[in-house]
Amino acid sequence: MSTPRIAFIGGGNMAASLIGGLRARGTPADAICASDPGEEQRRKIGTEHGIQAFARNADALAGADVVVLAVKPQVMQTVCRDLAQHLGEAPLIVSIAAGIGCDSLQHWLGPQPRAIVRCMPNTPSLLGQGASGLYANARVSAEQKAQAEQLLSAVGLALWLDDEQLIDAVTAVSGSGPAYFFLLIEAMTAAGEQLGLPREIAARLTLQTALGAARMACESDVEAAELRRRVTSPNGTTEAAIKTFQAGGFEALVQQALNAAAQRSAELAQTKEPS
Ligand SMILES: NC(=O)C1=CN([C@@H]2O[C@H](COP(=O)(O)OP(=O)(O)OC[C@H]3O[C@@H](n4cnc5c(N)ncnc54)[C@H](OP(=O)(O)O)[C@@H]3O)[C@@H](O)[C@H]2O)C=CC1
Ligand SMILES: O=C(O)[C@@H]1CCC=N1
Repeated sequence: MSTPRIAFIGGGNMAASLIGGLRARGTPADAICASDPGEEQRRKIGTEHGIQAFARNADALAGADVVVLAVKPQVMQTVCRDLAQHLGEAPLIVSIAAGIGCDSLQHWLGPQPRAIVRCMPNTPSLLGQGASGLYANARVSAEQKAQAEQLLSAVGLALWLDDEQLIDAVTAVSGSGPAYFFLLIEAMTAAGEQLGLPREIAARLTLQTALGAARMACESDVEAAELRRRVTSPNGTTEAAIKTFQAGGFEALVQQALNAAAQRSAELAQTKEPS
């Protein structure tokens, strides 16, 4: 498949992660451009990734095969209504916004039926270690589906879903997920320091442990629960820690947290434009 031309509308954190991941994996700079109203943001994304960055969204659309909507959900309606006047017939629309459904996007993009892929990526895409869930509306052709998959699989795992509502669950698990692991890293580093380790040593031990555990879980043919059991000596130190987590309701808390994220994703669908 030839390299599609990709226009990112919004050049913030998630766009930068996707663009960085694509560039690092060989997508040429002239196949990607972005638009963002922030001068500093345009300078940053332009110089870091060698791509053209425009102030006006309409200017990014010229020749685009794929238009990635990478703005906050709260401004999506305004952005789509503006884009509708400048979009050609053909481009595939890929939205990465949390909570905003294909029907809303179609409605805001005007009367012409649009091929829309709604996806939920995450920031480790920057390192080619992303995880994305994708959903295609009925207008998306097989070639466009392959284009969307090429875009997201270039930066990590890309899995199709056949039920759009499940994107809320994907958002809760993997879209927001990196932040949960960062929170655990922060907490373990602080606790190690509290126990007397120099901060840098606590941080390095925590990070290498997170990396090692993730790689073991990914590369092992046994489940995480079994890997955990292998660390947990009867009446030993790990058991003392795990019992403390469980007494504090760890699993229920994780479920509550993911429920809250999924619920918030569903609420964002109802988000009204700031007046
Ligand atoms: N961050 C993440 O981990 C993930 C984010 N997402 C989704 O990605 C989207 C972007 O999130 P994120 O990158 O974190 O947000 P950011 O705020 O970092 O990026 C959004 C960018 O869009 C710019 N912008 C604002 N208005 C417009 C406009 N009218 N036209 C073009 N660009 C505009 C913003 O500029 P300014 O700051 O000046 O307003 C900002 O630079 C969201 O919808 C979010 O739900 C999905 C998965 C993961
Ligand atoms: O927090 C958010 O709303 C976005 C969506 C998933 C990750 N960040």
